[in-house]
Amino acid sequence: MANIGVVGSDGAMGKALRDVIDESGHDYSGGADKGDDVQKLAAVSDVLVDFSAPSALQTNLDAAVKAGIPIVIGTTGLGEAHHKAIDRAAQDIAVLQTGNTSLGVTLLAHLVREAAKRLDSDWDIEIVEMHHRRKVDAPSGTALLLGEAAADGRGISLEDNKESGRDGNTGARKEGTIGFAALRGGTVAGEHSVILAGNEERITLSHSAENRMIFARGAIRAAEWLRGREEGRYTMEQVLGL
Ligand SMILES: NC(=O)C1=CN([C@@H]2O[C@H](COP(=O)(O)OP(=O)(O)OC[C@H]3O[C@@H](n4cnc5c(N)ncnc54)[C@H](OP(=O)(O)O)[C@@H]3O)[C@@H](O)[C@H]2O)C=CC1
Ligand SMILES: O=C(O)C1=N[C@H](C(=O)O)C[C@H](O)C1
Repeated sequence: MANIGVVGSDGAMGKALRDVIDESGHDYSGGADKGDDVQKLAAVSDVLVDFSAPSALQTNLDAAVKAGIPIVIGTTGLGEAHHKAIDRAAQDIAVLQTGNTSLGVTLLAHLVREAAKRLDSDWDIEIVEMHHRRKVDAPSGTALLLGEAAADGRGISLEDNKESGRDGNTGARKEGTIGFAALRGGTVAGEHSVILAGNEERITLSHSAENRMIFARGAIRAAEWLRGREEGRYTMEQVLGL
């Protein structure tokens, strides 16, 4: 059993995490939100789980490093500087960062990588996502991780081949690019489709999140798995043994 501290505890994910911690038999060591002292929380926790905001990331990493405990980062909207900060922290502690902690999306990413590996670059790859009206970042962290999986399967860099926010006279689609489209509205927990569009045929690989409990359960499973691991940066695929 572990003492699990949650950053972003009053948010939608924070509430789902507290429910899952209760049902799992672990102890909830406390929560932190804007203005709270994360170091105090880390000092009484065996592991931190962070679903808050990119602006909180460095503070959360510093607190975990100082306490010498692992951290699961589910926060999305992270940029290059955030990823470098995660890499630095992973030299001292075990860190797992992912845009989606669910079993279904982790498996979907695996399938997307395999499909992209086997299909030539004249199969266009487009990723469509829809989320609730409160979501502040686009494309979603999941869409980006699926894009990374597709790029990895193709042996290309996503950064150099990403197309998002098409509008106006865009010109014809450039072969080999990976396109993103983001829809926002209502209370949708998370819908993702990866469309592989070939000549006269199309494959669609999709995932639908029916509620946030799937993310919370995956995050707690990751927290359990990280406990006692040596320093390093880990993935959900490793947690699930895929
Ligand atoms: N990886 C995954 O599987 C998933 C990732 N997410 C991601 O998790 C994050 C949170 O999502 P969600 O719960 O819906 O968002 P909410 O807006 O409902 O909750 C965010 C929480 O974080 C708090 N917060 C904001 N800034 C800070 C800060 N600087 N320090 C500490 N706490 C802070 C907020 O407090 P306040 O209200 O006071 O600002 C709020 O309690 C998002 O980035 C989202 O994309 C969500 C679902 C699944
Ligand atoms: O903000 C959300 O709600 C979600 N965020 C993650 C993302 O950006 O992909 C995961 C999930 O889709 C829900």
